[in-house]
This record gives sequence, C-alpha cells and structure tokens, in this order.
Amino acid sequence: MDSAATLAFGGLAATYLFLRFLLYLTQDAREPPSIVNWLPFLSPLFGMIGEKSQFYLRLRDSYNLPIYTLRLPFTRIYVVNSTDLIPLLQKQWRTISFAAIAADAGGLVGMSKEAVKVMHDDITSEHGFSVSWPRFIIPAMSPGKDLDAMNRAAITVFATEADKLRAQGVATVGLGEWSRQAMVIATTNAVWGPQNPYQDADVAEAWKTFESGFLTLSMFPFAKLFFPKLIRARERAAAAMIEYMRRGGYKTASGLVRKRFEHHHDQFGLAIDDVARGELGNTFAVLGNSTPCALWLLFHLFSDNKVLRDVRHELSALVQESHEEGWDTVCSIDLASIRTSCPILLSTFQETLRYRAVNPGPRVLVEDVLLDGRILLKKGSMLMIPAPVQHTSVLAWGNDAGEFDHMRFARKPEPGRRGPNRVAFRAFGGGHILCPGRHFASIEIMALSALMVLQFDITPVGTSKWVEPICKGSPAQAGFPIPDEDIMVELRPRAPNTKWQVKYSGSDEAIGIVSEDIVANQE
Ligand code: HEM
Repeated sequence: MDSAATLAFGGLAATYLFLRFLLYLTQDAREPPSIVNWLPFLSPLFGMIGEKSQFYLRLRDSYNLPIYTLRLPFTRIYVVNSTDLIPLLQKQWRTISFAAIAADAGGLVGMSKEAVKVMHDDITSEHGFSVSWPRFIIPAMSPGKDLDAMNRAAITVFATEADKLRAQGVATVGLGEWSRQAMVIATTNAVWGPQNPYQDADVAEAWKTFESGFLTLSMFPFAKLFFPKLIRARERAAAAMIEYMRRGGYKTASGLVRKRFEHHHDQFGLAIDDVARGELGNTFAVLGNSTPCALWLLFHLFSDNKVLRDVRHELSALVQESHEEGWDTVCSIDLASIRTSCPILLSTFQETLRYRAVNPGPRVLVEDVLLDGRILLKKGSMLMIPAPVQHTSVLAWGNDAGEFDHMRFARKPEPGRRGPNRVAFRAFGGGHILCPGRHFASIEIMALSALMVLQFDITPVGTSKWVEPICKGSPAQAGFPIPDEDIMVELRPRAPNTKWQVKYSGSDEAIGIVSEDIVANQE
C-alpha cells in the first residue's frame, strides 16, 4: 500500500471511529436502543429510501424491540413496534405532536411568514391554531347533514361516471387512472362545491405534479432554484385556489371548507390568500389517501371471485327493480343502506386498509418525554408508528396476519381465532390524531365500489387472471402503495339495457371502523 492510500485508509478509519464514538456519546442509556449503525448516521437512510415501509418490518422481525432509535444526520427517529406503547404515546399528544408537522407544511404551500408564525404559535395548546382547527371542523365531518351533503355530491359524480361507462359498452381503461380521476372529481366537488377549482383539468394536473414532488421540496432548502417545475405547478394550483377564495367560492362549499374559513380567517385573522394556500395543504389530506385506497378496494373485490360473489350477493339485496318503457329493467338503490346492510363489503374495506395502508404515522417531539417513567424521547426528534408494522403483527392479529381475509372484520368471535385488534388498526391514525375525513372517505370509497360491483364485470385485458401489481417506485410519502404500471382492464356492463337510479339519503350514525367510533356508537 503506498503512503497516499495508507493516509486515506487511516483518515476513513479515524472518521468512522469518531462517528461511532459520537453516536455512543449522544445516545442516552434511557433512550430506545439505537440500531442499524454500520455506517453511522447514513445506513438507516439507505434502508428508508431503498426498502420504504418494508424496512420497518425487517427491523421489527430482526431485532424484536418494542421501540428503537434510528440515528440520522442532525436528527433521530424513534420507531414504535409494540402495540402496548401506542395508548401511552397517544396520551402525550401535546408533546409528541402531529400539529407541529402540519404547521411546517404552511411554508411548503407558500403561505406568508405571518401565517406560518400563527400556525406555529401555542403548538402544544388546544387554543393554538394548528391543534384547534382539526377539532373545529369535526361537526362538519361527523354524521349529520353536512357530511350527507358531501357524500351525496360524490355519489352523484360516481353514478354519472358509471352511466357514461355503460353507454360505451365494453370499455378498456387503466383501473388506477380511471378510479383516480373519478375519485378526484367526486371528492373535490364534494369538498370545494360548485366552484371547485380542480374541475379545471389543468389545475388538477398541476396539483398532481406538486403532490408528487412535495417530499423533495420539504427536504431541500433551496428548492425554488433546483425544482422550478414543482414550484410552477404549486403556483398554478395556488392561483386557481386564490381566485376561488377571492370570488367567495368557499360560501357554497362543504361544511369542511366553510369551517376552515371561519377558523383560519375569522378567528385567527389569516389573509384570504393564505387561507387559499392552506387549502392546497388540505388537498393532501383530502386526496392523498382516498384515491389509491379506492383502487386497492376495487382490486381486492374483483381479483378474487369469492370476495366478489359474497359482496355482490349482499349488495344485490339492496336493489329494487321496476319497469319503464325502453328499458329491460330499472334498478334503484339508496347507497345509505350499505352502511348497515353490507357487513362483508365493510369488512373487505377495513381489510383493504389493514393490508395495504403504509402511512408512517409521523410525530415530532416538541419537548423531552419520559414515557412510562423509563423511556426517554428527546425534544426535536421524530417518532413514527408505521401502520404496516401494526397491521402485520401476529401478536395483534393472529397467525394469518399476512393474509388478506375479507371476512376478518365481519366474523363473530370464534374460539382459537383472534378478532380484530382495534389499537393495532392504524389506517386512520388513532387517539387525538384521528382522521376526521374517515366517515366521508369510507362511504365514498365503498359507494364507488358498490356501483362497480353491481353494474360491471371487470377483468384484466387479455386474461382472466389478476396479477399482484408491483409498487417498487411508489413515492415515499404515499399512504397506500402506487403501482408502477397501471392495471389495464375491460369493464363490461352486466345488464346493458338497464337504467340505474342511484341516491344517497344519509344517516345520523357513524360506521364502526375505528375503536373510537365503535365505543361512541355503543354509548
Ligand atoms: C381512505 C382515506 C383516508 C385515510 C386512510 C386517511 C388517513 C389519515 C391518517 C392516518 C391521518 C392521521 C395521520 C397520522 O396518524 O399520522 C389522517 C389525518 C387527517 N385526515 Fe385523513 N385519511 C383519509 C381520507 C381523508 C379525507 C377524505 C379527508 C378530508 C375530506 C381527510 C382529512 C384529514 C385531516 C384534516 C387530517 C388531519 C387531522 C389532524 O391534524 O388532527 N382524510 N388521515
């Protein structure tokens, strides 16, 4: 070895030893054990980027720890495996904060410095902006007339889309693209009302571009210089939303948007343009999970004949037939009845959420926390409760945790078979950070699926065999995996000369999907 090589090798070895020592020195013995340190501060990054949610499953199975630390450059992440720790963590919602993450998104959607400051003020108090708004909108998103109006608006779009497809006869579509478009139009119409800016395909496309680069923007401090395309897309969507707000579009929007306006503008004094940019942030919550979730439910319903048969049987009982000149049959359905009369569809939906959700459940420590009087979590760190870790836990779900069982949530308790574990069901979050859109999204996605199951046969193009989609390129921030290639399918109307009359009458009771709603329904 020549002296230059010796010097380089010596330098590397010294740096390595120094970094290992730094790791040791800065890790408190009461913190969760730090793992994956073969290349200090960098090796966890390789796993997180390369393996995505599979990384956390591998670490759970290899190390068998209730909670562990991943050390990264300038930060650390505590990753939770143990279901038993979740209630303890949820009690500390002020200091193990989701609001702090939501507040950081203000800058990314281009809100003013004043607005971003308001979002960060009193971050641990229920009177602060970022903690109080999710509570403030709950009445508009809970069972009642506002929620019914939203679901009705979405279902009107689905019924029209189904009519258009039936009129085409056999249609060939990409299932992902078709369901995404139907969900985007239905959901955004339901949320932003008759003046919905996303009705303009150009604005919807700009939003899609911005969404795909959101994580990139959040990671690079000089994003404006390096990613002009993303910034242009954001500004295109922002301009449309600002115009919508200035024209008073929110006045005819859903209760959700009206409540947000009242909270952000009337109570906290945000400027109209900032409120509008806030709606870009809201679009992540509104569309991010529901669109891919709808695809996966359709996939599970149509790719397994048994599931399709069971769900179709259940739904067919809700259809009333009559006759009208020019039609073989007129079929009428009130989709409000799927909430109470379709336990197998509901169970298939819940199982789809359990089996497919990959949300990382991120939180930020805004203060030091001594969990259970023994586990130290340090201020400034991140904490994650990855949904797939909970959803595949054999302890929580039994030996068949790795299998898709469409009856899992519908079956009566049986000796020797574990029932659903509600704490380990993380698709909608839990405790204080529980998705307020869950009632709307559940009805909406099941309604779309119900119409498709009743009206169409769907088969992959050129074969009757469905293939599990590969999702290697799915974006890291996606709440559900996005397939690398679309699933090309043929949609064939089951009874071509049938007229469909679809309505949604509404309901005052929540569907029991998360434990918080099941308890509330029983009270
Ligand atoms: C299948 C569809 C959906 C899923 C799986 C889902 C999932 C989630 C999850 C997991 C969280 C909490 C984040 C966490 O624990 O880390 C959340 C929060 C939220 N979701 Fe959803 N969501 C869905 C649809 C919707 C829809 C349609 C809306 C609005 C119309 C919505 C509005 C929100 C809001 C506003 C929050 C923030 C709550 C807070 O800050 O406390 N979601 N969602």
